[in-house]
Amino acid sequence: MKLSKQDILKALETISVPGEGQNMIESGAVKNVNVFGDEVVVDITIKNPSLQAKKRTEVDILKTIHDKVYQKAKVKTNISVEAPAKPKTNTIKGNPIPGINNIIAVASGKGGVGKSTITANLAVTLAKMGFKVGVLDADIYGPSMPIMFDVADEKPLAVNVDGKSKMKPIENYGVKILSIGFFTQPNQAVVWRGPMAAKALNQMIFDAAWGELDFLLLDLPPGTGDIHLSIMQSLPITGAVVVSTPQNVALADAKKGVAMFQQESINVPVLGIVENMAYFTPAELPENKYYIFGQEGAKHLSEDLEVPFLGEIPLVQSIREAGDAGRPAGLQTGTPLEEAFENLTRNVVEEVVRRNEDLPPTEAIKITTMAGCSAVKK
Ligand SMILES: Nc1ncnc2c1ncn2[C@@H]1O[C@H](COP(=O)(O)OP(=O)(O)OP(=O)(O)O)[C@@H](O)[C@H]1O
Repeated sequence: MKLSKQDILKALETISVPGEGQNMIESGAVKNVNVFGDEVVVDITIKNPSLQAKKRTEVDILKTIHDKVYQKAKVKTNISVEAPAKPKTNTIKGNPIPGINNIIAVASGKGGVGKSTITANLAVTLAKMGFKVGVLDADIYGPSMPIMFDVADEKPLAVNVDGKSKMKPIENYGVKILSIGFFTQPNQAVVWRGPMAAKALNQMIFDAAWGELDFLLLDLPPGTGDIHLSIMQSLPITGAVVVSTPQNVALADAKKGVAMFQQESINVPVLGIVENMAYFTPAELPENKYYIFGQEGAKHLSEDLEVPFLGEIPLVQSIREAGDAGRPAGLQTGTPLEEAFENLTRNVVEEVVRRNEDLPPTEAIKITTMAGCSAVKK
């Protein structure tokens, strides 16, 4: 039987090299394919030098060609390893993603401190400032972006981009959104392991039609587990924002969160800490501040850890109501809340600019536009 090279290439487009996001044709890993009758020779270059990665690559190629093209094909795989140079501090991991300039992970050590609320409000405020923004809701334990953006009933459609079928993010308030919640049933318990979550997220990044983005905000699950490791090692994250309340139990977990980003195997720059629910202000007494979770705890933590303090957001009923109603409070105009979210967002952008300046030019991820952000002091 004579096999067609085209069929082999098509089959190989359905698999990726272990640990690399894009499929092995698109990523350029497959260097050459030769077909002689029923014999196929695949030349491939991988980055992971481990024996296990080589074996997996070989088996995946063999199995895919057998399953998708011809059961009895004789397949030979020539694997060479091109290990990337040892990363310097502050380098970006994972494959750069064409069109996406900065990926910012929003994390919290403790659950329920308002990480998703801060992500949603950062996103709408960045969009108001003129940036192109996307949100990727990676909170596998409780994806909340569909509700916070009032798009819970939507399902992403497939679109054709350069001959490939890609997922089209849902858009609202000028923000493009993909969420793990769009693909699970609301009342279905999904048990995710780290590599599974990383794979799903990789798909939502690499197989989605995000277009050009200045910022992609990644709403991480709470905590500091294996799932975070998998996600962060597979994506080129520019920097992380850690959210905490001023309360001691939250601060202890936020400290672990910062340590997680700074550990050698992750090494994602921490852009800073946000203090959420910094104080309570009743709507009828806007001048009164009640420090119900303690005062300036997150601010002091950022000083202790020598990471920037990005800003404080009060605990107010309208933030909760806005989140539940699917219209983030940052969309308000002319209110103290709008100002608080603008201050926070400006500080985040400033830290991204500063962080990108620290990188060698080839690795630096640049902001493409500072539209609407004239107050950024740079
Ligand atoms: N500053 C705030 N003022 C009032 N309510 C807030 C504020 N921040 C968050 N909330 C409310 O607190 C609850 C938890 O917030 P959110 O879901 O953003 O937290 P989270 O840290 O993302 O939680 P999870 O751990 O489930 O991911 C929500 O009901 C939200 O509306």
